[in-house]
Amino acid sequence: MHELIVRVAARLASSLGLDDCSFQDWPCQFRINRYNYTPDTVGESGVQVHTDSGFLTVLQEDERVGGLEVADPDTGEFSPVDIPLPGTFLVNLGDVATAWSNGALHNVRHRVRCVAGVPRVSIALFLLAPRDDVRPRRFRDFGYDDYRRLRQSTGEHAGEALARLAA
Ligand SMILES: O=C(O)CCC(=O)C(=O)O
Ligand SMILES: [Fe+2]
Repeated sequence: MHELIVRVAARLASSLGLDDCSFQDWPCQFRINRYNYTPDTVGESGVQVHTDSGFLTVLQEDERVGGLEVADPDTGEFSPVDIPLPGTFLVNLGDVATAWSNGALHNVRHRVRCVAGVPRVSIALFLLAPRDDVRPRRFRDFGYDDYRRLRQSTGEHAGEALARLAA
């Protein structure tokens, strides 16, 4: 599972043109969710609306009973997620993915509702985030005029001036 989640994260980074990102050392958390549903709890909430806080979640959903719902980012409307095909996982992005990608990747609001009076189990592996810097900055903020002046004043016209703006 760990190998899977770091590979999916690396593919996501590649999709943004970032081929040298490794998520191998990022902390993970493993959790088994058990919902003790009964006929009396049908229609009730199992997990309230939330986004996952980390980068990425790989979920093994219960193959017998549904209940997971995801929100449309535009309308806020929730749609049920189909019961999974055997042997498949569900992947969703959390808040850290949004921050890490500067908004290019989107976190997903979701919730769980009791749709049948039978116990439900899901298994989640969360790829969280480094303790200190989620995405260490390589450069300070700068404006183009200042950067042009820096290139002129240093005579560095082949990209060397960028190093002077290292964070
Ligand atoms: O049980 C599920 O299907 C989802 C659980 C969930 O959203 C979570 O553990 O963050
Ligand atoms: Fe979640």
